[in-house]
Amino acid sequence: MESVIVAIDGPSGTGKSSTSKAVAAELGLSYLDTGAQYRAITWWMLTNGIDVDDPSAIATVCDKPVIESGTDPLAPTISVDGVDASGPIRTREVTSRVSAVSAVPEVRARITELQRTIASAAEKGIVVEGRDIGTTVLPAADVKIFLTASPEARAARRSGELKGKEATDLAATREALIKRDAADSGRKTSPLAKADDAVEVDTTDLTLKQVIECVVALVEEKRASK
Ligand SMILES: Nc1ncnc2c1ncn2[C@@H]1O[C@H](COP(=O)(O)OP(=O)(O)O)[C@@H](O)[C@H]1O
Ligand SMILES: Nc1ccn([C@@H]2O[C@H](COP(=O)(O)OP(=O)(O)O)[C@@H](O)[C@H]2O)c(=O)n1
Repeated sequence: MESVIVAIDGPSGTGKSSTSKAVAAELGLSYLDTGAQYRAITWWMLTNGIDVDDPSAIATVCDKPVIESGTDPLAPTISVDGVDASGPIRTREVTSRVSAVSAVPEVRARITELQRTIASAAEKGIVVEGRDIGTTVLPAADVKIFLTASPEARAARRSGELKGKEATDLAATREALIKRDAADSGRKTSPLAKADDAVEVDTTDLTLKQVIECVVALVEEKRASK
């Protein structure tokens, strides 16, 4: 069977990661979480004392960290300079700083190149999730999906994941999420956007299972017509 490239974009909490992993596992494809790569480079900047409010400081050093992504959908990994970064990249500090780092054009150029290399190495194909996959990273993807959901649904899903000290109330989670969406959609270089030829799926009232089934059906339809 020919390889297939699936791009899944959308704002935070719309179900990109859970859907992409499940679809990739079901169809025997690789999986790439591009948000984890932007989080990883942000974590490296923070731990190395780089001022993340200074785009030129970020641009100067952004080629330094070695970022590696494991693409097995059942056990995805992310490491920086050989160190497992899967835990530290999910802290609130990284989450609140990642939009500033990911807006720097030099960072995007570097990470985009990495993403294209990973996608072209995936023999059977790959599901790549992010913000600009269908528009910029892989504009020739076979299937493009843009997931949406109401801010209320997204905030409820996200705050359900936070535990203990990091747990905030729903309103604070909603505010932080809306702020990040605005920064990601408003930046100059490859902002969060739906590609003209992407299929938009509003997941507000859908279960995760329904979203997975919908995407699997779209991919199978595309494969049948290839
Ligand atoms: N359709 C859905 N209905 C309810 N919960 C969902 C749905 N899709 C995802 N979730 C849950 O919402 C949370 C955020 O999903 P995730 O896949 O991480 O979103 P994203 O990658 O877009 O930020 C996860 O806890 C996930 O299990
Ligand atoms: N293709 C991508 C993916 C993520 N990002 C950036 O990385 C951040 C974290 O992405 P993520 O997918 O881990 O975020 P969540 O949806 O998991 O909260 C986003 O807020 C963007 O600033 C990006 O700019 N382009």
